Amino acid sequence: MATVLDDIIAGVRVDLAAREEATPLAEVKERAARVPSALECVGRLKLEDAVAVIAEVKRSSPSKGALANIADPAALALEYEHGGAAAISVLTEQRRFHGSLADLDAVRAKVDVPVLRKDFVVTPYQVWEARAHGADLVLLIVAALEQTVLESLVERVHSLGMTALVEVHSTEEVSRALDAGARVVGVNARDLKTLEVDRSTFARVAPAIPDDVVRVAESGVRGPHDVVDYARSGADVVLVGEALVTDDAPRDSVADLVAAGAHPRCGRSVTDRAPSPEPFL
Ligand SMILES: O=P(O)(O)OC[C@@H](O)[C@@H](O)c1c[nH]c2ccccc12
Repeated sequence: MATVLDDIIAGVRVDLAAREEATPLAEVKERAARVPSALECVGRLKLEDAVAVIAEVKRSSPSKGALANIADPAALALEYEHGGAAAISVLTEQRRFHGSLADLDAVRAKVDVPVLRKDFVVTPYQVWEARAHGADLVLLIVAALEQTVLESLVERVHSLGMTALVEVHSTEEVSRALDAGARVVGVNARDLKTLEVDRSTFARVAPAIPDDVVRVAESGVRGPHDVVDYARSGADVVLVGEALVTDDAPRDSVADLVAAGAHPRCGRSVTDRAPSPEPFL
């Protein structure tokens, strides 16, 4: 039976074919050669004593429908940056998330921190596009890709100077991500096949990710307490969308998440999970 992920990818492939028709790869490559080099991301995401926050520009989602009417994605991204976000994620998938490459362009033009192209990337063309539109990071979803394709896409992302954020849901997928050369692994609490959110996924899967790899906890963060929980389970980074786009004061909310992740008693270790006796939420 086709999963939600299969349906999304079928739509992505139709839209991709139209873009490939309109803009040949050679043209995308020319544009990629003209944009500034990608920013180094691993060092900005793996901090000594704090959890980095990736804040997402997300208009809509298949699970919740319309989330926010984001008239000016660049202005929102700037608020995120001023709140202390280490990077900005921009959804570029059109059909289900109502994102676009224009959103990526707008955000790129406005912020100085790394920008992630968040989409369902299945071909090298999309990786070149990401670079041509100024992305520093590219999401690759293990569940959506055959191993050989995953490997070649990770290689393409890295060869263009960008960093792959390789998304997993299980320890088996962590092995595939590492085999493919991932240096940044995201554990998505939302299963893209069922859209169910299970915040305990990260704590289960993170111990399989080695220390020299950046561990990103994706989805389901409602506020500072979830950052603390993810941090205690070993997260280096949290990726937050819905809670920020539905907030009246996104800059302050990012700052609150950053502050929660900067607390020394967060105890960011996959082995040391002793609960802190003092609440600091
Ligand atoms: O809105 P949330 O629950 O904070 O989640 C953000 C992000 O993790 C989510 O948008 C996401 C994670 N992986 C994805 C893959 C494709 C599209 C979207 C996503």
